[in-house]
Amino acid sequence: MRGPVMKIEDIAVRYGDCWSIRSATITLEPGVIHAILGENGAGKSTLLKAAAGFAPRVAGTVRIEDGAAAIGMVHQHFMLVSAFTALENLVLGSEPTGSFGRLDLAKARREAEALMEKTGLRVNLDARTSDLAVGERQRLEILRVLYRGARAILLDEPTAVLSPLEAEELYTTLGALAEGGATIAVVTHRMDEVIRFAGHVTIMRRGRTVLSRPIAADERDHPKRLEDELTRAIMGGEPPPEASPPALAEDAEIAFSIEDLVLVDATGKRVLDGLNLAVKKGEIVGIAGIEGNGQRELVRAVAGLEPGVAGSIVLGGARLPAVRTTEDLRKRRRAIAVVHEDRHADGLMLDASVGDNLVLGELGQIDGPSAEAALIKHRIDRFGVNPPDAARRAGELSGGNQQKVVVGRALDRIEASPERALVVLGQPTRGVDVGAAATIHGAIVTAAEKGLAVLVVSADLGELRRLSHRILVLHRGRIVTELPPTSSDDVIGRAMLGMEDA
Ligand SMILES: Nc1ncnc2c1ncn2[C@@H]1O[C@H](COP(=O)(O)OP(=O)(O)OP(=O)(O)O)[C@@H](O)[C@H]1O
Repeated sequence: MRGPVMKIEDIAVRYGDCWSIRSATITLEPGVIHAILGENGAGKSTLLKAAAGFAPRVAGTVRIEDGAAAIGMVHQHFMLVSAFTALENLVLGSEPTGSFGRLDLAKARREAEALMEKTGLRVNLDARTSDLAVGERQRLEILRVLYRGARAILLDEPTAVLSPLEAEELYTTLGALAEGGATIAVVTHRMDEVIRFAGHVTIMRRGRTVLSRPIAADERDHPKRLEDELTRAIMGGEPPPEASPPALAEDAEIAFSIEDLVLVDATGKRVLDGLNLAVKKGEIVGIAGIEGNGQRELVRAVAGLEPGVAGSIVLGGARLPAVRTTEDLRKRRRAIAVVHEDRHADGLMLDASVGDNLVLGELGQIDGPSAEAALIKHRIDRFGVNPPDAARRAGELSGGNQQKVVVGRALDRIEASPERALVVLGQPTRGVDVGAAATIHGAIVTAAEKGLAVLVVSADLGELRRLSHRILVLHRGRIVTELPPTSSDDVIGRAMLGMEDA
């Protein structure tokens, strides 16, 4: 089953008065993984949408060799119905029917099982989609596209939500699909993936394709050379210096600790299972773990959003009371800033303006409209939100720029709070380009320098290594290992799998 050749020539795409793509040319061929890289807002998502036929194109041509070939797109934000089971979502819109046109779920299940077997992509078909971890939801999205018989698959930052091992598995699957003749394009910010798995790379910068070339097998032997070339093309200049954690005082006292945290979910599973950890003032502690081992619940519990949690959360020597009222929540927020991993569920109001989102939750704490406007402008500038337009609807920002809004708001707010004590960040640079990631890392280091305790949960081991004083590994709801930031991927990876000898 060969996929189509897709020739996109000199296209331009405009939303209202905003040019998403000024001039892009790209040819997608079957048989290779074609990676698309570029800064946040460069136009990568729009390019995929134009290829799939649903972007407001105002110039150029899109030619697809075999017009009948189904093109499947896996979006940055999942398009699943959360109240449905995984199986229902899988077949939604192309349901097999039995006699009298009734939905034949047994048949759908057989087909789904066969597809999972063939691709190695596994999900629990009976789980409610809202209960699936982010990684599982994404596998479900890919299965959905394949279920519809797509021969060209366009994926928008598929690995942003995956752990390194899951990402590796995904590329194995994509590699096998490409080998089988499928046409595959992947938008990503992760350079290591491009170097290891892509057969062709295209770079976009400010609405234009600025580089498009094959990657030869022997180039992978000199990864640094290739990485430097691609980074320079992405940034249009030299890359920013990397962050490192600030010096930690020998006698720094413990600012924050968690003792025997337990949380049981609706199915009776202990998603947090006696979790213990402590973070000192000015210390940055990284949490590594395979998606779905309690990361999300840990962050939510610290934020006060898990009423059923047992155990203690201790801040500055005092046990935090349970959050029962909005005043309790406000009090907690004066001391703790939290960024949740799923920015749409927990952090961002897509229909509100960028400005409103940047001061969300600070109602009544800012002294009048002009102070508010100044604060919004400061946050837009500090974190490089692009376009720098406070009145724009947040839903119109590119994914990475939405992330800058959520993280920038949290970090900037807590720094200014007199009661500041702790920052907890779930996947802070997910979907963010190299330049913006450097800004966010800089702000995290600044928070630690100001004496805050910092907990960073990330699927990006490189990020954890660069930023953290220590790395804790979370497995099945508890911390199983503590590792120095110098540990290799392999050592951290084994601990993430719960292997004893790690
Ligand atoms: N529906 C829309 N309405 C208005 N502007 C839009 C819309 N979609 C995208 N844009 C704008 O088009 C530009 C390109 O966006 P796009 O999402 O393609 O970027 P991207 O390269 O995928 O970025 P990221 O890496 O952050 O996901 C951005 O400036 C964005 O704000």
